[in-house]
Amino acid sequence: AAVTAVAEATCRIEPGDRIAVSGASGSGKSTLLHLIAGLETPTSGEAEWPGLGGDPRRPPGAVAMVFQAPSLLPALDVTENVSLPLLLCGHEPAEARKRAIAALELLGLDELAGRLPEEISGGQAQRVVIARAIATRPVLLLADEPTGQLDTGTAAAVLDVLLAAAAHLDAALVVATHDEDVAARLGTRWHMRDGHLRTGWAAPC
Ligand SMILES: Nc1ncnc2c1ncn2[C@@H]1O[C@H](COP(=O)(O)OP(=O)(O)OP(=O)(O)O)[C@@H](O)[C@H]1O
Repeated sequence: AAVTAVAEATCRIEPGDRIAVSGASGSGKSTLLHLIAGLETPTSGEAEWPGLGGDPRRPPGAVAMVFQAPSLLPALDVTENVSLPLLLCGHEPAEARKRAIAALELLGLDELAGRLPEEISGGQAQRVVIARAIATRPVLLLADEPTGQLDTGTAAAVLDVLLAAAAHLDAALVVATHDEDVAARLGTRWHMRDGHLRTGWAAPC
């Protein structure tokens, strides 16, 4: 049966925005992020990416996404995992490795460089995923429940890294989250309810 995951969403993301998307499970947050990333196409309406160069109606490469579950390839070490999108973008292996190490250093993760995913914690893995996301220097960073599987302290540390990465890249950051502490640290609040997006939403006192 057809599912309407997002029924109505009118929104605009500006450079430098820090946006939290809250809403109940199943309200359409992930689908909204996929639409913004160009991973899914709206069945009606339009998604456009003006100001990023290229055709504004085509999804740009300058968008990176961080998912809830750390998604590192188990057979590759941390540096190789972070290098992978750079290799897929056509960089030479030596250049990809150099940029991957720079991304790890930026986030204070260089000591993990040679470890396999099974040799690092969940919080460290999520930070490595962020390093991988920023290695290609995106101008828009999307994160779907990036702290959902982490304890409070680790979640705060992962958000520190996301904010630092976005600031370093001068990128906009949009985070779907159930975590009020995470949402409170982002400037703008959006709320999804039953597939409808409300922007300018403020938490009730
Ligand atoms: N590929 C799909 N096929 C069928 N239904 C889907 C698909 N993706 C999402 N849905 C449905 O669309 C609705 C919105 O899902 P979505 O994952 O966007 O919500 P969400 O707010 O991110 O949920 P959660 O917080 O649990 O991750 C849900 O009813 C979900 O079951």
